[in-house]
Amino acid sequence: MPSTFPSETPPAIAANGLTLSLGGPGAEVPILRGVDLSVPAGQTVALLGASGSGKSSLMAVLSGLERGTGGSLDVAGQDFTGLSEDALARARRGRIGIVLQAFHLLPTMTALENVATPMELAGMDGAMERAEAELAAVGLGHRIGHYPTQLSGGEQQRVAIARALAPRPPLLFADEPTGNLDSETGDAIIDLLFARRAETGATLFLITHDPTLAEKCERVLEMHDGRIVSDTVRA
Ligand SMILES: Nc1ncnc2c1ncn2[C@@H]1O[C@H](COP(=O)(O)OP(=O)(O)OP(=O)(O)O)[C@@H](O)[C@H]1O
Repeated sequence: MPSTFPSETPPAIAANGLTLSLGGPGAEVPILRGVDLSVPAGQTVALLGASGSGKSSLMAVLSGLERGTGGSLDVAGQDFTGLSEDALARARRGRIGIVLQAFHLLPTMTALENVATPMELAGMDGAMERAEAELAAVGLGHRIGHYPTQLSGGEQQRVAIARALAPRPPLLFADEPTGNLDSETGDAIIDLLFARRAETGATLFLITHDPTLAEKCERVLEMHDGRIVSDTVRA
C-alpha cells in the first residue's frame, strides 16, 4: 500500500515510458516498449518472465549500464535520462551494485583484486580488507589469490556477487544470482543477499527463475514482450 504521506526518501527507481530500441535507423528492434515502474527505496523485487521478454535489457537500463532510447528514468533521486556513458559510470560507482549473467571478471586480476579494485576506484578505505571479508562471506576465503580461469563458473559467480556487495551499495541489481550454483550454495547466497539487505536497507532488484528466491521478495514483476504485464506486492 503506498503511503499517503510524502516520503523524504526518493524512490530507488522511477521509470516512465522507458523504451529501448536496438539496431540502426530503419532496422530498429524494439526491446523495451514503455516501462512504467516505481520502486520505493529498500524494496526487494523479483523480475520474472520468459526468455527474451526483456528482463536483462530492463536491468541494464535501470542500473545505468545501458542508455534507454526514450522515456525518463530517475535512480535514487538522480535523473539518469540523457546522461552520457561516462556520467552514468560515475553515478553507478559505489552506489549501484550489479551482478550480470556473464560475470565480467577481469582475467588478469585475482579474485581479491577483482573485488577490491572497484572500491579503490571509488576511493573507499580498506578496500583489500573489505574484499577479503566479502570473499570469505561468499565461501571463497580459500580462493582469494586465484584468477578467474582457475575458478569454476559457480565460484566466478560468487566473486561477482562479492564484488557487487562489498561496497554496501544502496541499490543492488542481480541477473540470476543463483543460476550457476547448486541448491545448497544458492541458498547460502540468497541468505547472504537478504542478510546484507537487512543490514543496509538496500533495494534489491533480482532477475530470477528460482522460486525460492522470488518468494523471498516483497514484490514480483513479470515481463512479456518488453513490457511489465504483472506487478504483485505481497501483503
Ligand atoms: N544487442 C542486441 N541486439 C539485438 N537484439 C537484442 C540485443 N540484446 C538483446 N536483444 C533482444 O532483446 C530481447 C530481450 O532480451 P533480454 O536479454 O533482455 O531478455 P531476457 O528476458 O533477459 O532473456 P533471458 O531470460 O533469456 O536472459 C530478445 O529478443 C533479444 O534477442
